[in-house]
Amino acid sequence: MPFSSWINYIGDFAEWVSRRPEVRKKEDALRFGILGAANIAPQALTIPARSHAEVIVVAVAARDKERAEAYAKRHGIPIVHENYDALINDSSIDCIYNPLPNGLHYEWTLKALKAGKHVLLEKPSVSNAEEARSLFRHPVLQSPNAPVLVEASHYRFHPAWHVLLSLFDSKDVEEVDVRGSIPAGIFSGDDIRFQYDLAGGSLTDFGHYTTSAMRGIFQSEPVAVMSATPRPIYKGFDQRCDEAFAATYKFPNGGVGRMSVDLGARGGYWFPWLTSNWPCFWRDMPPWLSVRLREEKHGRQNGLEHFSQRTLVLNNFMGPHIWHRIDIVTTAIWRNSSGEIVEEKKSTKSKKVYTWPDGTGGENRGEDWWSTYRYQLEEFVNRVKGREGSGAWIEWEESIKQMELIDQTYEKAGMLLRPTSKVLED
Ligand SMILES: NC(=O)C1=CN([C@@H]2O[C@H](COP(=O)(O)OP(=O)(O)OC[C@H]3O[C@@H](n4cnc5c(N)ncnc54)[C@H](OP(=O)(O)O)[C@@H]3O)[C@@H](O)[C@H]2O)C=CC1
Ligand SMILES: O=C1OC[C@@H](O)[C@H](O)[C@H]1O
Repeated sequence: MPFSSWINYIGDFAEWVSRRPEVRKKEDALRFGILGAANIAPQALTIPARSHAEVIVVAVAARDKERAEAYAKRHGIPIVHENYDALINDSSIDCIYNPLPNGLHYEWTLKALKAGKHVLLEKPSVSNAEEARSLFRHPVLQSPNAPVLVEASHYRFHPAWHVLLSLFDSKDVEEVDVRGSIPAGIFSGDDIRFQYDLAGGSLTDFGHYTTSAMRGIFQSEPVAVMSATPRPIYKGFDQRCDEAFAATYKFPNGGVGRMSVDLGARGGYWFPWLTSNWPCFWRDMPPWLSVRLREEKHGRQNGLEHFSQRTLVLNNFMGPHIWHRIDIVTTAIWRNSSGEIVEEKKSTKSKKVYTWPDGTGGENRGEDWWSTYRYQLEEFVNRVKGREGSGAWIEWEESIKQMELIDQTYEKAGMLLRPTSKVLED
């Protein structure tokens, strides 16, 4: 079993330790089917579903039926279908969760939508911008009763993200830095993340979060990719795939965004001649972001010009339910008439946000133990049921822009765009 498969057990362990009983399901609960016996599905769907009265995970299909049966048994899923098509065509299913490899997102999401199913689609939504425009502007989504489709960029549904955004005005953002990494050895070189034909690459994978967070903070699209530096997966594996990526962007307000991801972090210890190949467990872990705001001028004080500048840091922006902290660092600055800094005073306030603050989040404020995935499921169900919900959502045009940025970044690096599905529709 690859190390990454252990993710299956982490959530189950947490549920067991916290002794959280499954809620009683409502008569009109939505029935979900899962495409593939994917590692992420327990975290992203089956565990959050236990506490949702309007969600029942009823079916799964895998390429190999025995594998699907073992998975169904482990996760308490009653129906196992022969194949993906049979799952999608099961008329008793309302919603499909699509955690297939990136390169198969387009094809199977479109099939599911055409079968009238609502789709919760794993990130990145598809392989490239061409697929994104085709999918999210497809006629199947234009009818008044069109199914719900959303890209499962789960961190965007957690209240911590929204509270962070409420602390500044995007036009004042001067610099954003977003970083994340995973120690070497967690994903093998032949993981779906490093298969070009499946739209693998650190930029489509972890880079989805870092680029989308950067865009979300600027609330706009970059005017230029200033630099794009990939590190290919190590020799012996698909050299068209990046294991790590760093890039910088210029935004319309003049601000600069930087991001870096590494799916195989190594080194950083003493005696590098011996240790530089060892997995690194702390660099940019957990993933973090910082937002530097422009200085504000406050007028003269004691013959000096008084300014202030704020920097906001969200530690663990991707998994705030596990732990997170928003630091608000304010620097008071006094300058003389030549602009030199005469005095500086720093102060830091910190915040943690696990449920929607008063006056936000709609009817349900959530629970402090809800994961990003649980908040995401709440909104998905709200949309399907026609309820307003918290307002946290990812619009289709937003998912298109996200893929456009990924394409532009690969182009800047001189790399191939991730391949377009053979079944692309105009
Ligand atoms: N939201 C989040 O936090 C996370 C999201 N993800 C996203 O979820 C998706 C799946 O990731 P993950 O669960 O880690 O991946 P897995 O490899 O565990 O699952 C992918 C599934 O795709 C199926 N599959 C179909 N065709 C292929 C193929 N040609 N090669 C390999 N697998 C195939 C396999 O299904 P079968 O069982 O039928 O053999 C497998 O179960 C990705 O898009 C990834 O970006 C991943 C991790 C975290
Ligand atoms: O949440 C995540 O963390 C690790 C990544 O490789 C994965 O695909 C991503 O979605």
